[in-house]
Amino acid sequence: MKMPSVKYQRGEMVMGRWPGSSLYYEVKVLGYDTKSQLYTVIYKDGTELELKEQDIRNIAGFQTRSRSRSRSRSPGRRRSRSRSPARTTRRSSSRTAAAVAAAAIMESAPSSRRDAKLKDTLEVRLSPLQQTSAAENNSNNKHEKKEENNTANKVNEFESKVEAEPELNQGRYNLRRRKEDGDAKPVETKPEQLEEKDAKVAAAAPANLSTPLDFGGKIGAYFWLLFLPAWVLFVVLQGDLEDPSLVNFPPPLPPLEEFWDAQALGFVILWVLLQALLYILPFGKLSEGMPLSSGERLKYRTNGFFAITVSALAAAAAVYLGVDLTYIHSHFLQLATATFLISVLLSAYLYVHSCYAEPAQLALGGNSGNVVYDFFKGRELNPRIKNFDLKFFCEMRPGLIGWCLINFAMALAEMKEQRLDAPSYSMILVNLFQLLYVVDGLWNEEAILTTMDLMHDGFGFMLAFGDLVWVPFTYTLQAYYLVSHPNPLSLPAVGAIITLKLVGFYIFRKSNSEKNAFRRNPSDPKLSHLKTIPTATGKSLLVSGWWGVVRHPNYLGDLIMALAWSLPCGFSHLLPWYYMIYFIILLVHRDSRDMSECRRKYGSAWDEYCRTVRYRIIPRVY
Ligand SMILES: NC(=O)C1=CN([C@@H]2O[C@H](COP(=O)(O)OP(=O)(O)OC[C@H]3O[C@@H](n4cnc5c(N)ncnc54)[C@H](OP(=O)(O)O)[C@@H]3O)[C@@H](O)[C@H]2O)C=CC1
Ligand SMILES: CC(C)=CCC[C@@H](C)[C@H]1CC=C2C3=C(CC[C@@]21C)[C@@]1(C)CC[C@H](O)C(C)(C)[C@@H]1CC3
Repeated sequence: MKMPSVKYQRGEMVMGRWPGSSLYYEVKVLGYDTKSQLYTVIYKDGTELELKEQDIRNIAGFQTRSRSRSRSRSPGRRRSRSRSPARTTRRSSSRTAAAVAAAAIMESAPSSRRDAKLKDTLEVRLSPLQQTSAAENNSNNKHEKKEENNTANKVNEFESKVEAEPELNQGRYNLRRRKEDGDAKPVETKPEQLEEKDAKVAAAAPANLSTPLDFGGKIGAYFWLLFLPAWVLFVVLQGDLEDPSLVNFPPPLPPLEEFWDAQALGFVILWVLLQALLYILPFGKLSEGMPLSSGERLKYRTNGFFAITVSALAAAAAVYLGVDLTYIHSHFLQLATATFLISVLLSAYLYVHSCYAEPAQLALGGNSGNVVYDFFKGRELNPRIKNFDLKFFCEMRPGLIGWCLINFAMALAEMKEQRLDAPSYSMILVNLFQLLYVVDGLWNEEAILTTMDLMHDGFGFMLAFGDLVWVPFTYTLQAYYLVSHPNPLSLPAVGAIITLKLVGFYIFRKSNSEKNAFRRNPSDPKLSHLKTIPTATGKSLLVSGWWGVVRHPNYLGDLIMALAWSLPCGFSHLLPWYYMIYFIILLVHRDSRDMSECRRKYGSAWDEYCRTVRYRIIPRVY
């Protein structure tokens, strides 16, 4: 059926301007409302918007004009040919949104302004290694000022100029539910293809430019390098004291030889090798990571559940054969020291490895040029030895599964020390809760591929130490504490704590799965009831469901669970509450890091999301 006499017809492919920006994307016309005089169009990720006629262009004329003009005129463009590392990718992709956006500007702006704008855009998209000039940085936007090293800001800077013209944003689009009918599905492009294309477009900033320095910058890096290991030492030594406390003066250091035990180092190496072997065995799924800036998607062997099952059987067999696992409790300090050594060696290797990496393989942070900061933060995004992904392996295997092994050993040590036939209720709760957390993480291992660590952070000392030392030797503190500090629990208390844990777990799992499913397949029919906000990168943001309650519902669930892990230890000491305190600090900081990153990526769409979902982690509180 033909629509009333209007310029664009239903089913026609046209170029639609992205709200609040000058970017044009290919869209399909779904209909025209004579009353509002708006066209309903659908983008390739399934997002439907209503656009005015003036925001729609004919696809054919658009292509011709953009090619001829943007090629011949811009000095920025000429420069970009020789310099930009991103250039190869862009040439190989048929038509990027950058070129499209450039053409749009050419059409709408008067010639002098037009040239300047085009230059901006092309430099952003095609020649990102260009230094940001003082004038360009002279923006009113606080956030942009902060990120002065990051050329991606120029995108924001440019777009914020557009946003400053109110009529560009007003009444331009409506948020609507994505329908389950055929029309609402992406036209032509599979979701993965769309994400790949989007990743190329979104990769406006090259990997070898730094975001603002995090963690207190260069001085902060020195501090954390010393503080983190010292803190592990402090809590490990505290756990053994009769009256441990987080506010105790540090106990005197044991003699140096007490730190070292060759056998302990041998056990740690064996453990890491066992996990590496289980990781490379060809069992389990090969999952694809999120698209990299090159558009490539790395493959990961997600057989973590298999790995923990085999490890559990191995531990059970060892106990059956008479191996005394309480060795782990009695040699906690020596095991921690050995693991620390391994993490330092690994970090040094990672730093050297990153020096041979292609610029495109480097993470956005961690490339400040300061050796200490970069060593700490991590330079390379996905360091690999052939197909062996070091970051993924370290984050999900030796430390995480080691955490459960240590907890189990602590339960055995408690029985031995307290002369019990079975572990106490408190110990059972702590063991089961944390086991559930780890098993769930490994069962849903694929979901880690859409988290910040895997997608954005480089792999350096912070994560190597965090994964290998921090997780197994500080996350086990509750169990370690309970070995020598029994805390009897009544059955109602047990029931209440279990309920709390289940509530936290439900929120955590549901929200993580919701986001993961949405990122992997934005047009998943199971999520079609959710509202989304489109962004200029082509990715959308969930704005209902769990992600409409607070901006980090997964952190909320995680925090509730952390509370349930500490409660079994009672209130007589602060030490077992350490995890809760640390976790609040970690997640608040992570949340603010993520907010800045998302604001940089999504610009006005992110601000819109923040206006719609007002609280960060705890509804009505924070
Ligand atoms: N036990 C522990 O020690 C720790 C546990 N965790 C847990 O790990 C899990 C992962 O955490 P983390 O990686 O920090 O963060 P998230 O899994 O929350 O990932 C943040 C990313 O999600 C995307 N996103 C944000 N808002 C939306 C939205 N509304 N709609 C769609 N996508 C959105 C953005 O990435 P993009 O848009 O680019 O896809 C953002 O950068 C959490 O459950 C956390 O609690 C984390 C740290 C430590
Ligand atoms: C202070 C310091 C050295 C911090 C480093 C932070 C790391 C310890 C954490 C960063 C993100 C993590 C995640 C998990 C463990 C802790 C680290 C590595 C995680 C694997 C735990 C299990 C969960 O189910 C998870 C998979 C969601 C989670 C992912 C993030």
